[in-house]
Amino acid sequence: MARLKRQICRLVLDYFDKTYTNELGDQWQTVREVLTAPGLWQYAVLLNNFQNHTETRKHLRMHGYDQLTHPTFPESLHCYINRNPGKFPGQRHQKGMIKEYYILNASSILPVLALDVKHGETVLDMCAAPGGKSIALLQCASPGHLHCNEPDFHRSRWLQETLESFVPLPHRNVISTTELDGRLIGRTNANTYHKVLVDAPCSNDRSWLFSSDVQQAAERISQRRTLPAIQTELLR
Ligand SMILES: C[S@@+](CC[C@H](N)C(=O)[O-])C[C@H]1O[C@@H](n2cnc3c(N)ncnc32)[C@H](O)[C@@H]1O
Repeated sequence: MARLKRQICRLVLDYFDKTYTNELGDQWQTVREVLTAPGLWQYAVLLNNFQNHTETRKHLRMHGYDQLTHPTFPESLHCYINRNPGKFPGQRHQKGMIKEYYILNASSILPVLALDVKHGETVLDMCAAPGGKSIALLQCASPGHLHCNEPDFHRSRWLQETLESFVPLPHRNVISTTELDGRLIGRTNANTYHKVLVDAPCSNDRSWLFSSDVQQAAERISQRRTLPAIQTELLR
């Protein structure tokens, strides 16, 4: 516990205390308790249908994970959650190896389900890195073409790595990647896609609360103010 406390960036926490006390009032204390204790966060495990996951399923059940089910879920979507906090160990990226599962927040599946991609459709994932929703989408259906876009250089590399880790080469033929500003795609590629997923850049509070670089944290606080405008422009 003491180790976790050391990792919290004081500057960011002070900023949250001020901003969210204004926005959430008394509820902020409850949110704060969870936000500052990563041990309480819940993660889901999304199985990758491009790889055999029989053993992983056994492990998940042994560790108290249950499959999320709903009449509207595609049968091909296998996502497991555990009612107890904790994180199933992730798999390291190894060139040429296809991973069996992706760790994510279960709520990340919701926009993908709402998109309801059908086999053969042309889909744009406009803000795609690190690629969790692209991977989830590929578990639900086989799009005719999936265009994954991510303008940030480093995050775009991360996206490439994710795609390489989860999608075997022959299936990657239907995926293309670009590093464009999503705000421009609508102008050049109007009427190209059946469906567009816009997972717009957000404040990402959980990750940068633990930032070890105070200067970068201060920059993020100031960048935060520009987010609503960018989010609106991406949706136009
Ligand atoms: C919330 S994250 C996306 C997470 C991703 N969809 C996933 O599920 O793994 C938002 C992404 O939008 C990217 N982004 C920021 N500005 C953008 C822009 N103008 N156009 C497109 N993407 C942008 C960020 O670099 C970031 O990677």
